[in-house]
Amino acid sequence: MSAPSVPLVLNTTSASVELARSLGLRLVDEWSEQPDQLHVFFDEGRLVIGLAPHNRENPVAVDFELSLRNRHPGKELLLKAVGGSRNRATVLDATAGLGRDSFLMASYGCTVTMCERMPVVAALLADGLRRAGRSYDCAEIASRMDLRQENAAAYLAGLAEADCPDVVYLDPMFPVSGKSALVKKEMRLFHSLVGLDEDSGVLLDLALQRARHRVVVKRPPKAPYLGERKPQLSIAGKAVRFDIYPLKAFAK
Ligand SMILES: C[S@@+](CC[C@H](N)C(=O)[O-])C[C@H]1O[C@@H](n2cnc3c(N)ncnc32)[C@H](O)[C@@H]1O
Repeated sequence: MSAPSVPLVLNTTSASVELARSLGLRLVDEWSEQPDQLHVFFDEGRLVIGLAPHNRENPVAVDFELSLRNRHPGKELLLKAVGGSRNRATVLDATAGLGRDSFLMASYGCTVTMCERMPVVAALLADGLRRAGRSYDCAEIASRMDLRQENAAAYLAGLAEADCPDVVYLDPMFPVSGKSALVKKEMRLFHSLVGLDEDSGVLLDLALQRARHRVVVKRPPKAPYLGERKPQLSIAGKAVRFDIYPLKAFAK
């Protein structure tokens, strides 16, 4: 596996300079000639990341309005995994990424704290949240989502007992072959940006100590258990499996 690549900030608006400074990335005025080079830039009011245009691949942004349209209410396995539709759990999404799963959980009524340790990914997520906060359809859901740009292990370790979440949710990087073109593109992007989350077994151990009710781990259907820890329950669909480590039942 090659080392994660460092994106460049493409100078498209006056905000690009501050973005490059805050992310500690190089600001450039032109697309790089390198075929695999990622660029972060503002495009029509959104922060996006992607390859140069000759690759003919649309850049990726966090788009919660699209996530809302693509929901399948009542059918999502994630809802069952985090505790069912009557559950208004507090969730720590310890591997927030582009926030799709967080948004889904918040749309069920969960209050979600999101930890994302990669500054570029956290910036994309913050930008998506900002736009969701101004969207008629998404604002109420986004109001239940709180982003922290930090390592979830440090966040969990520092929590006071009374502030521990009901559920800790983990979706660490894993070498998968997603079926849809979008999933493939996003997974490729994550692989080149983030690499593999090799420390996620340790994060699971900590999550099991700090969650009040359960820990849920998202895996590809045939993947080994995270940290070789066998869950008490798994719910599997065609593309994904949720391993559930129940600790204490939710109140009825
Ligand atoms: C596969 S992605 C998660 C995708 C996410 N579930 C979604 O719906 O968009 C994994 C993300 O978790 C982040 N991550 C992994 N370990 C972390 C940790 N200990 N603390 C914070 N973020 C972490 C990685 O940087 C990466 O962005």
